[in-house]
Amino acid sequence: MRVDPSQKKLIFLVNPISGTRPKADLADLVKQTAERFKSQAIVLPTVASGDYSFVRQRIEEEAYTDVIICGGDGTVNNVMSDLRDLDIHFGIVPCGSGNGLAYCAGIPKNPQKAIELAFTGKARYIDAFLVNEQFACMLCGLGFDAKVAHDFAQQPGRGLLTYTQQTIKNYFTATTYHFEMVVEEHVIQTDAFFISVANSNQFGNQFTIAPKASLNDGLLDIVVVPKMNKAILPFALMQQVRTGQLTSALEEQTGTIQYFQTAKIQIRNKDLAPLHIDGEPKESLETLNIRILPRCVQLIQPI
Ligand SMILES: Nc1ncnc2c1ncn2[C@@H]1O[C@H](COP(=O)(O)OP(=O)(O)OP(=O)(O)O)[C@@H](O)[C@H]1O
Repeated sequence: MRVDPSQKKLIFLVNPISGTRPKADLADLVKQTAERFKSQAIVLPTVASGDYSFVRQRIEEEAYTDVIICGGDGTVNNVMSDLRDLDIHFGIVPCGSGNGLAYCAGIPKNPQKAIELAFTGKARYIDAFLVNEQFACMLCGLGFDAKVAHDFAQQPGRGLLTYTQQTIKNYFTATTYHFEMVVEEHVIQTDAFFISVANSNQFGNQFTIAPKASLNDGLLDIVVVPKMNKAILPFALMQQVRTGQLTSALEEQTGTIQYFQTAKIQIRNKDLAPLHIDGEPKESLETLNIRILPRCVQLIQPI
């Protein structure tokens, strides 16, 4: 059923530093679109602290119905993490470097179209997950991709080009880490370049590592890229992206990418491999208890 946009009151939160796209025009686009749909909308900046109590207060006092996040996955994570207990709908205008969650949900890349969708789309529940007590909605990683996320955060520029540069630089120095994964009481030992735990089917920019991941299946997709000759690693990854065949979590699999689904997993990270959550660098953890939060938030998506 189509939503009546005139019944909505929206708060657009704009991250001034995410991605590379200038965002000066967003406020005008929001204003024009709100007028067209006879809705009410305001535009506020995001905050680096991740404390959105000022938004919570306005929702509670002024009955806003929707919070639309104009930023990348890190911003989406911060806002949803802080406001997910409220009975509101979230939307995304992809303005980050990767935008993994937005693209997985089919939200358009074009800002005008994404803003329109915020007024006219349908909110559906999506899963999120917890890494110990830390909220995640898109993907978390240990090892190589987390090292890239840490280095990316140190760069003056953002965007896909900076991300690609950091990926290539790290590829040549990439090392493996020892992990123990506990899945359904089974303990699996592995030396791996990285482990991805995915709710969304991509890192962003349509780069799909867990092609069977779904935002509403109540499962996490685990991809383990084990120790292998670096000359064949890119081909093994391409094969994973192309076919994405699920394997068993419990079989001993040396030298091939392991891909399985589970609602919870414990990862013991004795080498303290770097960690990222939704693309944001995090302090490494020795033990990660990761579990799905089914139907956690309502995200506005194409009808
Ligand atoms: N007003 C602000 N000033 C400075 N930093 C901010 C502000 N609001 C949010 N941030 C921070 O900006 C960082 C980057 O945001 P985000 O992750 O959305 O962009 P990105 O990294 O370019 O995109 P992606 O995550 O899609 O790759 C986050 O760490 C967030 O906490």
